[in-house]
Amino acid sequence: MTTLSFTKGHGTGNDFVLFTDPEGERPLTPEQIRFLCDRRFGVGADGVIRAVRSRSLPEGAAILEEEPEAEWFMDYWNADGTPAEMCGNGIRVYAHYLIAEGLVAPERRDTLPIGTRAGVKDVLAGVSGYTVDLGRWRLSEERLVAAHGLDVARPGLGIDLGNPHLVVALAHLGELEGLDLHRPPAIEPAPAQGANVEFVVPEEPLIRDGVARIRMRVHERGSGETLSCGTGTAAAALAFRHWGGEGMPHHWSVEVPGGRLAVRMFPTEEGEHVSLNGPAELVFSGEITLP
Ligand SMILES: N[C@@H](CCC[C@H](N)C(=O)O)C(=O)O
Repeated sequence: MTTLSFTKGHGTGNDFVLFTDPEGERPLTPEQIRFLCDRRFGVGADGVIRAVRSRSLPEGAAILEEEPEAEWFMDYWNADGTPAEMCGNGIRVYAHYLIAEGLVAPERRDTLPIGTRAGVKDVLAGVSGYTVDLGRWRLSEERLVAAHGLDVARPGLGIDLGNPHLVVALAHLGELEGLDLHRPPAIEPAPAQGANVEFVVPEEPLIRDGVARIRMRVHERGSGETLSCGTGTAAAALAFRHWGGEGMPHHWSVEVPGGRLAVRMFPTEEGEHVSLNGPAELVFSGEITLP
């Protein structure tokens, strides 16, 4: 029987089981991940994050060869046992965990580079939570999205942030609240890698004090409906700015069922980046026997 020491954390209600495996000796099986995330039989979470040193990654997974400055890699798994490239809430909680566990040298705590399957991301600790530079983004194909609670399928704009998103604008708040996201939305044509689907409505008025405000619910690939999705809020803001055209702000505030996240678009030498700011909480620690 294997016992695992873990910490439970969340960012705006998007919750994770975190554990440390510096030398990469304890990869979990999909069955163990599903057990940990089970809210009745396990700990309960939307995903699992294994803290592993980048240099311990197996060959082939060593995405960090070109950018060896990231000491730690975020090995992120969805609740159904599938891996994901990135997690915007998870990476803030992960940075908080590494600092709280004393796994990061004090001089590296202000800007912490973290390896992910979508490349190295910089996380900044600040007075108003953590900010992660999600890097570059790109538009991908439009698809039709049908969900329970919508009378007809709607067009969804594909946004790639390392992980795949489809953003669907709804007509009003009633439509957003009436969605049944217990079942996954149907996507046409079905994307090969699946997608996180964000449903969004503007607040009234959309722009206040130079900040655009929207409300969002999400059905996450591999986890179902969650209270928040960090990369999803960035995708939603990018899609809304795309639809709004010239004159849209670069500062966005996205309300999700678990709280509020701030998204900012800014120019860099390699093209536009998008960043995400929000809280990161560690709730409790424990030990559990794995199947
Ligand atoms: N909740 C996350 C995204 C987690 C991964 C996602 N379900 C996927 O499969 O891409 C976030 O905060 O970004």
